[in-house]
Amino acid sequence: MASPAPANGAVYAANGGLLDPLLVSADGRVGATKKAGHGAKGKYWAAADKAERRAAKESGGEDGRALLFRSYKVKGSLLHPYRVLICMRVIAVLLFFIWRIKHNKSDVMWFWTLSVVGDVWFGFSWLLNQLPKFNPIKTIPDLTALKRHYDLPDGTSRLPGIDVFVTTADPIDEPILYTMNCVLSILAVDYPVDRLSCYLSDDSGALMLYEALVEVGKFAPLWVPFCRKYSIEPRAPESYFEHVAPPQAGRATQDFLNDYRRVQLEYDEFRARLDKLADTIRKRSDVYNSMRAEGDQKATWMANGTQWPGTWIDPTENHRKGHHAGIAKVVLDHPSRGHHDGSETNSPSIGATDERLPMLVYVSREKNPSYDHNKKAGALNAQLRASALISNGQLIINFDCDHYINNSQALRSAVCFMLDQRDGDNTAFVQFPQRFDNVDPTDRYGNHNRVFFDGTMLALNGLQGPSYLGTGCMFRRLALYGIDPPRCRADDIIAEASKFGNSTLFLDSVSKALKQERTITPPPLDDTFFAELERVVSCAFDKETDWGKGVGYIYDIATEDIVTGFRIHGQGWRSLYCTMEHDAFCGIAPINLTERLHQIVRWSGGSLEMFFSHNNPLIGGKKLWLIQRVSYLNMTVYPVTSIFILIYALSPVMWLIPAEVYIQRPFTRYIEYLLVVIVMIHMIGWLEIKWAGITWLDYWRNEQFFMIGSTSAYPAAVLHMAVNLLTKKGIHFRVTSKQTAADDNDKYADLYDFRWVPMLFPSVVVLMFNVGAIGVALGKTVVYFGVWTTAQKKHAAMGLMFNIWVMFLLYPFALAIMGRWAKRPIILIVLLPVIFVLVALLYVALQILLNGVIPF
Ligand SMILES: O=c1ccn([C@@H]2O[C@H](COP(=O)(O)OP(=O)(O)O[C@H]3O[C@H](CO)[C@@H](O)[C@H](O)[C@H]3O)[C@@H](O)[C@H]2O)c(=O)[nH]1
Ligand SMILES: [Mn+2]
Repeated sequence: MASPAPANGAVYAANGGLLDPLLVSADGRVGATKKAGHGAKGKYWAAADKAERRAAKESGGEDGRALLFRSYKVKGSLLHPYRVLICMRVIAVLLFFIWRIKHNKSDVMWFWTLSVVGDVWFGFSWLLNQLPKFNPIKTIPDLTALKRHYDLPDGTSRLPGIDVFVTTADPIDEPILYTMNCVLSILAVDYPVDRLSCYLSDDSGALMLYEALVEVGKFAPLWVPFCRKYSIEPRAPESYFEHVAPPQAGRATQDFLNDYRRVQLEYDEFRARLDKLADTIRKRSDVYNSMRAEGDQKATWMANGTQWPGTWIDPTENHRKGHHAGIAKVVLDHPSRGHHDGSETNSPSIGATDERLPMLVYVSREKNPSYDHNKKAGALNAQLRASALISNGQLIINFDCDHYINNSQALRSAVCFMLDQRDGDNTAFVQFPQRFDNVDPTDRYGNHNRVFFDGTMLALNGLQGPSYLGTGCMFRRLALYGIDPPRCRADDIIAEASKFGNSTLFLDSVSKALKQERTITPPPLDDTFFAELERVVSCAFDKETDWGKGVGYIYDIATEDIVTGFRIHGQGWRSLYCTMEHDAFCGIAPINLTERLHQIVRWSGGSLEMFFSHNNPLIGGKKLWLIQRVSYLNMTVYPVTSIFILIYALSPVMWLIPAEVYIQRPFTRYIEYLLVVIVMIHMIGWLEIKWAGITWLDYWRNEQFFMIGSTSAYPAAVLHMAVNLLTKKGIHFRVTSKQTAADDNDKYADLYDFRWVPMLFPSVVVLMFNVGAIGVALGKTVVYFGVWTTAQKKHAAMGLMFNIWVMFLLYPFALAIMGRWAKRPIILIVLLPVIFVLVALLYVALQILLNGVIPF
């Protein structure tokens, strides 16, 4: 995912305090994150589709291509001042530049030049960030309309098939329990079971994951009907049992109470079985291995007494992570065939109207050290091919294994956009915002990224559409195949082996998809079929084809998401953003600073990689809309901004030098200009948070985190890129750790676990310089109080404002360094003044030593 490029005025001066004013939000509650105006009826939004609706009504509109979503635009009373302010700032910035060039007077001329270049870059990147936000549009699905048009009275449905992909790379780093909860939430989602299939891609080839799916196959026949019968939300059992208050006797019906207890008990047992899986497999394998001759390889054995083709507990050639055969196994067959591998339970049914389950398939692509596996993109492409052979769903939605479906209507919501009468057919994908449920209440490291998810993406929704963000995104299969949108598609497309790879079954599936032929029941799953299935997930399959280039998810980049979306937009497809009152999906974010910064390095590094590839937004994508192009340019160049921010943030070192040093003279006017352009950025931000429906806390966290990133992760990514350009080595995809620091009493223990890494060095230096500069400024006040003129005092005060501002932005970082001490942030508030005074005393003492006297 690409990170936001926030208003980068963050770095210059303005006022601010050392107490964390962010912790108290607008409504006075500590750490409150209220969702102001989030819904369709938010007070800043007005219907934008009245004319369309009227036209649809007049033309009859009931031919099945109904209007399935509503769109809203920002009300004029907010939008007009917003646009005026943006224009005013453009003028202010231009005047500022002109003034600086005219007054090229400075104590350090090279720094003056550098800072002018920096200012021009800030101005330019601000414009790149701001332009695409001129017309935000909110689109809300109309589920009732969808039901009316696509669910038939006889209980059947006309909805398109959906293939759901889940990717996991490791059963330990990515805890199985999360992954299985994700799968359970998919199986229980509200969608016709015969048109829904779930595929788990396991990049570790671990038997443990396959057997966990088999366990899911046993628990799901209880869980899914339970969800359906009582309209349970969310349908991931872990979150349901943890966050939803248990039913109270007396208020709930006896039936519900009984069923709840039974399901909860079964879930506990399911969890226990997952916990014991590693043990069970080891013990079983020991037994089988002991029956074999000495000297034989110690294999890992499946429950049916055959050797597991994937990785073994005792790794050997061909059976270790990164080197094993391709595997495809159907855990739950298609409901039309009625047979479910794992569901031979004797327990009585829950009694829901529909107790059938969707198809569930385990896929582990072949791995071989002599091939590049293209990380997540490679895994998704293998799933794309495997699913084409089995269910060939017209629509695809993919999830990271640490995300789950939080709203059972989510898939139907996305479908609303795909089937809508207006540009539905030309809509390639529907992206949802990412939400997280493990983030600390005050969101210290800006994990929620609300400015990006609720601001930037909503804005793009008014253009060609939001970018693809890696998870929680529904695609049209044909768009992923690199086929043009219907509005400019040739009639005679043939699925060629040179493009899609050499598999007749797969090529047939592409032709069928092109002709919109729908087969509800998958082909018979015999041995020849499985052989073909394993072939399409083999390492060699996509070599010398268009996979990873013009077909499927894009390779050779750390962030496959942005560039895949870019490729699709470039073909003239559009995309839409789906916001739901009750969040569609929910996931896990890294709340440990180091982990979070690693993620940021990957994102920003991927962005830069994209800039230096043939997918550069300036040249790529023929059918990209102009402003959409600007937005992609912004997404790929924003890390460069950090270099200038870092230089600015290090500049307080000048305050440490005894004499007065000014970057720009006349200094007062310079600071005034700065204040104006910075205050204007935040005024625009203030209007933005209103239409985005987020809080000041979200906004400032974003600014703070951009500053922290700019003194660590972003420069690291820029450096990385520079090295890459010279050495041609890509950025390593380091799977974000989902394991938390162990502390049963503290859910947020990870927040206080400070892990030192070299990229944090500049942040520490910046922090030290600023603390030092404030201390020295205090010392200078003592030493020069009687000597300085009023103007000098004013200048010193202005300079100090800058330091305090930097401190305010780095505040979360200062807390991070404190580790466990930061559990009481008050310590920092006491500690900082003490350090300031100490530095001041040191300065005064030095003056006395050097000059012998104090000049007052
Ligand atoms: O070789 C690999 C590496 C990763 N993954 C999967 O990729 C997903 C994302 O990995 P994670 O480490 O959780 O990345 P995040 O930093 O949390 O992911 C964000 O950023 C990624 C791009 O860098 C996007 O792909 C993700 O969707 C987005 O949530 C997970 O399901 C992994 O299992 C694989 O399947 N195979
Ligand atoms: Mn993740």
